[in-house]
Amino acid sequence: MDDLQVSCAIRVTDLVVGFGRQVVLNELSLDVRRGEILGLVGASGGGKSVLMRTIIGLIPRRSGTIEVMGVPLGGAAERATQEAAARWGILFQQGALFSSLTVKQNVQFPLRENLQMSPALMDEIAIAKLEMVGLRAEDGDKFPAELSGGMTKRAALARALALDPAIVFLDEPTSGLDPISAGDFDALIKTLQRTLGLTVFMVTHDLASLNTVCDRVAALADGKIVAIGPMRDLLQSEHPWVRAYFHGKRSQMLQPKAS
Ligand SMILES: Nc1ncnc2c1ncn2[C@@H]1O[C@H](COP(=O)(O)OP(=O)(O)OP(=O)(O)O)[C@@H](O)[C@H]1O
Repeated sequence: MDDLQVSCAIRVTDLVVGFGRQVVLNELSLDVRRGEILGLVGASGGGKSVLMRTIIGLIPRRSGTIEVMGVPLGGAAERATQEAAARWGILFQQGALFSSLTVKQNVQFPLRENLQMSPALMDEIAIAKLEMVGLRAEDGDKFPAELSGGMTKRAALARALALDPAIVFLDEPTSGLDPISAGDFDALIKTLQRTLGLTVFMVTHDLASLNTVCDRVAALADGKIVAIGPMRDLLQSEHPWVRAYFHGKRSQMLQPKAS
């Protein structure tokens, strides 16, 4: 394994994904470095969710390769190795908690599915994960319908962290939150990245998140990554879509992050 592979948490090469005659991702290549927070931006319907879902194996690819922690996925590689490499946590849009389960049971769901452990240990782990994301142990007994939007995102993040993943996928984690809650959630993600050494792949439209928590930002347009780098580099990009995105009216309050 060369140095580049070791430093890459996810390496996507020449990925083609489509539905019928529609090609959504067209020979897309992208490296996500270990331990970084990478933000992915792109037009609505441009293929951000499709990219994330293809990486985690929910959508088949037509061609191209995907490596996670240096292990090729979906190829001839041994299944157990792939599963180990693919131990990731996912926070889907809207949290996607099971409404008939309590928060604690939601957090314990991946543990039940993947590991054999005593109820007492599962309780201990669930409470530790809830506290890690800023919820109280008592919140664990609530049902999803009894949570605020911010609490729902935190509960979903606790579930994503249940199996101690090396990589976390976040699909628009701050959508629907007020700016203060969104800022708190961003700070939480940054803290978890630093303390747990997480690699974070984050689809977001939130310019403040891109500017404050992302180490690098990748822009998806025309089925490809057309720009990637720290936010200040994206702001300098000459690509027409990237310019329109970051220099449009709604972006005028955006200030580049000091280096
Ligand atoms: N399962 C599917 N079957 C057919 N077409 C699909 C499927 N999933 C996604 N698409 C199409 O792929 C394209 C990209 O969709 P995707 O959800 O990835 O966009 P997105 O960039 O995440 O958009 P948004 O920012 O609005 O969430 C769209 O044209 C969508 O209709």
